[in-house]
Amino acid sequence: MKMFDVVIKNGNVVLENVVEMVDIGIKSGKIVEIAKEIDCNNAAELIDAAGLHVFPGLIDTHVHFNEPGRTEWEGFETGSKSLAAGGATTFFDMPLNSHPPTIDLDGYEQKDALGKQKALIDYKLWGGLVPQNIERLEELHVAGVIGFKAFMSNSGIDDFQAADDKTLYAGMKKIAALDSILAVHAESDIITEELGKLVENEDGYSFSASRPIYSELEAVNRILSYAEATKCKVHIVHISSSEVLKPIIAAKKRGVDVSVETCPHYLSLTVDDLDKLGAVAKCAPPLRTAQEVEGLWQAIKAKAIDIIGSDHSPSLESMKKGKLSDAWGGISGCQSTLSVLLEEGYWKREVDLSIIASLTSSNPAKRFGLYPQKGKTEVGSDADFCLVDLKKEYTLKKDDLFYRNKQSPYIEKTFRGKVTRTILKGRTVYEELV
Ligand SMILES: NC(=O)NC(NC(N)=O)C(=O)[O-]
Ligand SMILES: [Zn+2]
Ligand SMILES: [Zn+2]
Repeated sequence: MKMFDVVIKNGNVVLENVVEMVDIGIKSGKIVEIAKEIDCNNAAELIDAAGLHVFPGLIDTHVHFNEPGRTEWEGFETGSKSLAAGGATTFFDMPLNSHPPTIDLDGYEQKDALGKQKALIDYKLWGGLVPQNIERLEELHVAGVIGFKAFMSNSGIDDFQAADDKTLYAGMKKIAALDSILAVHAESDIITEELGKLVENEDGYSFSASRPIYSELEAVNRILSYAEATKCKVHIVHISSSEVLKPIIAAKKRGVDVSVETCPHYLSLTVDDLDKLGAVAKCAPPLRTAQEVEGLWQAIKAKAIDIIGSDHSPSLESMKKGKLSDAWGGISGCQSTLSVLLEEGYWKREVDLSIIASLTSSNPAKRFGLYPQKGKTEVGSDADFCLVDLKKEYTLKKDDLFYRNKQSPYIEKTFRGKVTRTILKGRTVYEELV
């Protein structure tokens, strides 16, 4: 019997504050030794990571895999394979776009049965907070949801209604009592609805202007007030602008328990890209200006953003054709998260690798109670890693994507930094074909 099932040798390991060349010994899915030199005669499998960086496996807090009910849009198998190819070892699936939505125990159990069967990596499910399901929150919590998600504006899906103020407030009291957390899509329903009616042109600028930053600000301010009043933990998903951070930072200072997420597309694409690429780059909140992109990167350097999630929200290709106003709002991107962050952050803006890893691994694990089992490279933690060739330059091709519907705003874009292998609890779940 060997001492280790796997030893990862000679890699540059991205730790919480430094990058160090150390070997990692793995046994029964856990990290059992981290040392300058581990004797590989003691290992059943040797992974030579010379010249590569060893990142903690990504925890993608925000994906929509649509199963059951809309599996033709994505699904646990294709979605998790795409994630694994992008270096992720854990994901949290959103409660909407699948049918039934995850708003009661029955919905949870239907989805979880499929996830257990098909997901190639670890996962948790979000529950939903919608009008009339307050009585269902406890059963969802007991079943094991990672938290609850509410929309403050129209979700685009009829079976997942936006939460009105009364629902939000009552839901937050209940979620606080359960010691869980509420994730919110924070855009003003009335502003987006009314401005949406006035849009006359089908260009990207008009769409973006119809969902302005102040509409995000209005919703964020409101949810922060409710969080302060109810003591409910809040996670604000997919902010598109650093303007929105100002009230969040102020609330944090007052002791409000709030965290904030942005997405790779807000860090790499602009309203000009939306205008050029069309519906494939349509999302809500929409893409903004190049200055807003820079503002978000500054915030990342200042550690004012907690988490980066992909908000992979796929659809059929037919739903991304035709008029921009009618097209599906949601970007497919979960396979590209780390490449986008390495190209745009590490290479172009000198963002530390440790900061990138904190946004994709340790912070999500800490915020959602998985730390230090997940998100930390230390003895006793799960052996979840991805190996990255930082200097490997590649141009993303449609056929590289494992999505059920191979669409992405990143196709034909060139990145430096490629995941070559992903390891979940010591087991290789993805390996690049060379
Ligand atoms: N129904 C959705 O999947 N919506 C998603 N769509 C986006 N962001 O465009 C989201 O997270 O709000
Ligand atoms: Zn959203
Ligand atoms: Zn989403």
